[in-house]
Amino acid sequence: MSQFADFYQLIAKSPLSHWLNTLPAQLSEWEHTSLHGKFTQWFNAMEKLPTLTSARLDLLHGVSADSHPPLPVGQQSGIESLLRQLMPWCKGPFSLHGVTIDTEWRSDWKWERVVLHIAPLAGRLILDVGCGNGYHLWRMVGAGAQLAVGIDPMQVFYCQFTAVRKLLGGDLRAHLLPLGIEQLPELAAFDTVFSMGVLYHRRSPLDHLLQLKNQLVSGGELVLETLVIEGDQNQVLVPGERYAQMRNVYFIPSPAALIGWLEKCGFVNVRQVDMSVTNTDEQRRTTWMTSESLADFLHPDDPRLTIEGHPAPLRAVIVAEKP
Ligand SMILES: Nc1ncnc2c1ncn2[C@@H]1O[C@H](C[S@+](CC[C@H]([NH3+])C(=O)[O-])CC(=O)[O-])[C@@H](O)[C@H]1O
Repeated sequence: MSQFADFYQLIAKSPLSHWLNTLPAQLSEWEHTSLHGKFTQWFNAMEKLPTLTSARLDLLHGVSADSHPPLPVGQQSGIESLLRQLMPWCKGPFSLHGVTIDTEWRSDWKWERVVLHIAPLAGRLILDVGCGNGYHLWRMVGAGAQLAVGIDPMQVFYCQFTAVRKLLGGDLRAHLLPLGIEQLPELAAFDTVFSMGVLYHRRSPLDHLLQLKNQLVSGGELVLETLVIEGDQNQVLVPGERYAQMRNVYFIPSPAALIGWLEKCGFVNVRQVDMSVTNTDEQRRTTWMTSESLADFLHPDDPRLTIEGHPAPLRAVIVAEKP
């Protein structure tokens, strides 16, 4: 039986029911083609984790779960070593039955910058595009979402998400589907769509904005978080081969230029609600992500620049509505 059967059941009678025309074929293709190489190792580690019931579950202030009485130390270290087989852990942190996953990013800080400025999530149907391992999906559930669906094509993130889901208790209102945004039909069904940390990875940013709009109900809200540069409505950085060592960064607009793109795509009530410099407390190497991190990507003589000499990472949150 498909790993996604419970999701199909869940959406059968929801505004997402027409997704069932395309989704099962895409996911069964994914299930048939992905079980090889590293994915098999990740999948096996994830499968070995127990499904636990939590005596205390907190998705409002963080992502944490505890057992009562606490799990025996031996079981905690067994869980930790399975979770470490799913490294690198970029997004978090998580505190799961005595195991703290100290991730590369303080994704909770991003969430705090975002959640203050958006329509309350209680009762909403939510899509998180490029959700990584789903850290923010849990925070959406904590904020009262009816259902939070994340999409991300990276296999390891699917395994990390499922591992966390098992340790939180299994049956929650967050689901991660291993898909790219380009695989989604125009669902026009979500009350809120998040795209955080994705736009600069898209070769065609206006098409990305239109794809996001096509997922929203009329009156729905887009929450867009992305790298920006300082400048006026005519300024957009198109880095050369790399930006902060990443090869897949294409367009970094000024907030004013980005607002112009959103209005050109037909969004209304477009506003910038936050801007912040990413620092090396928010993104850093840890024992759960041991390769290079932000400190290695900044210019050794001037932290206002990347190692290539571009402006260092500055991120904005923009909120907009579909009319
Ligand atoms: N075609 C695609 N469709 C959907 N997702 C994609 C695609 N291509 C890549 N991704 C995914 O987009 C995510 C971007 S990270 C942001 C994570 C989270 N949102 C965060 O805000 O912390 C970037 C960052 O941390 O800077 C990755 O997980 C990719 O696999």
